[in-house]
Amino acid sequence: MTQYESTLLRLLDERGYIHQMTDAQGLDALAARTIVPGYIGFDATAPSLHVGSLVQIMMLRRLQQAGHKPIAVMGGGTTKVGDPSGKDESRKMLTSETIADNIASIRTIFERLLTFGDGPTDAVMIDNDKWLSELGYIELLRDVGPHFTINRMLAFDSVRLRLDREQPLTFLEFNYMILQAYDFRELSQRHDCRLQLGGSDQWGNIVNGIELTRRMDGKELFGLTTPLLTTADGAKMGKTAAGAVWLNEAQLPAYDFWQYWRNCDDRDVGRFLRLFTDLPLNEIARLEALEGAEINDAKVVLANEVTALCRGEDAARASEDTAKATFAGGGLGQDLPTLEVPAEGIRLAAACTEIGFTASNGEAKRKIAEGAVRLDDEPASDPGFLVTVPDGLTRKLSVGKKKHGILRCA
Ligand SMILES: Nc1ncnc2c1ncn2[C@@H]1O[C@H](COP(=O)(O)OP(=O)(O)OP(=O)(O)O)[C@@H](O)[C@H]1O
Ligand SMILES: N[C@@H](Cc1ccc(O)cc1)C(=O)O
Repeated sequence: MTQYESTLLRLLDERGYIHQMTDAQGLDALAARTIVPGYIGFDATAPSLHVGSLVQIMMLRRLQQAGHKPIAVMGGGTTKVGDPSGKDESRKMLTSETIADNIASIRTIFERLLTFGDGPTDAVMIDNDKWLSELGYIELLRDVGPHFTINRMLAFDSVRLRLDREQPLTFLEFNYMILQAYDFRELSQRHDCRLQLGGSDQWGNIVNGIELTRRMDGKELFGLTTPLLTTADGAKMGKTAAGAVWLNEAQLPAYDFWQYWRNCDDRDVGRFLRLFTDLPLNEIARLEALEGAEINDAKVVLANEVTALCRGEDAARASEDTAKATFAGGGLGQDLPTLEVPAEGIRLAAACTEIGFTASNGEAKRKIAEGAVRLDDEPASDPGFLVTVPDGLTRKLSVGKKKHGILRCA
């Protein structure tokens, strides 16, 4: 582990956030001597962010914990263009109304994890539509265009990978890196922002902003990226990947969110505790050293801590109680009937029958009408309701007081 002078880089390093930095020494010296305003941008392509972006939100939290200033940028402007970084296909066009609705819904998670206000280390939230929507095309081309060569733009991963695979990259998307570069410069002028953070897929966009600002203003900015959180099969965890683990309650109930952490792979426990909780490192070292059945205790701590941070203490406690009541006695999920649910889902009545709780769909419909059927402990009243289970998660199906089962993604 590298010896850093600043609390910021020590904290980010020991908790596993650092993948690449543009100038580690320069940033370390700056952060050791002064408050560094740092930003991360989030595009509003869905009504909720997901566990992949939680890495980034937690990094803004660490920035604040280390005495610096977090700037959360909502990509109201950039979402209209669509970042090709790390994506095989163009994004679907979203209307301004959808983007505004998504931003309103996304912002709630930041309010839980950051302290907002007017003080020097208080977090602020800014929508880049404020300046991007006001840009004139010719003016932008003349001001910024000369600082980008097509030769270099073609070499960035976000562009090159599409070209190499002969997948289309639209001219709209090709412009994205210029807009994100423009953001960094604008934030450096408006908020004295010196640092941009992001996932490793953002490296090219971040470097472009640093270079643009150096060329136009002679000012030095810094970039730092995190490793990307991947699914078991190595794919980037994101919104567009199947089985996204959403941060907002409306997209994923607290109990399912809790279960995701409780059911994580043994090998991920330590890494997740460092990234996603505030527990001290010595406590995490003790928890990750647990072996055999005891590692499950560490997973319950992980689930409780992350759920408390993202959904509140009450939600964490209620989820743990539900899990205990459902799976009392054996380990989670042991000895309970399980149904593998196909990716396209299964109707509620059919699920009751296929798992073996009702003899026919007719009986299932009667039970549902009587109010005896519950999904994740919530009464379910529509026999035609399409039950889906995100990859890696489980849902609970109950008929009456005694029949409980687990639904898993096939
Ligand atoms: N799996 C991940 N691990 C770490 N960081 C991630 C992950 N997924 C996204 N991020 C980061 O979160 C930030 C916000 O990403 P954003 O929500 O705008 O898009 P996205 O999740 O990458 O898009 P999509 O999931 O739709 O492909 C970026 O810095 C991005 O690099
Ligand atoms: N391009 C980022 C989001 C972003 C938007 C604007 C920025 O200035 C910075 C980052 C992403 O897709 O995840």
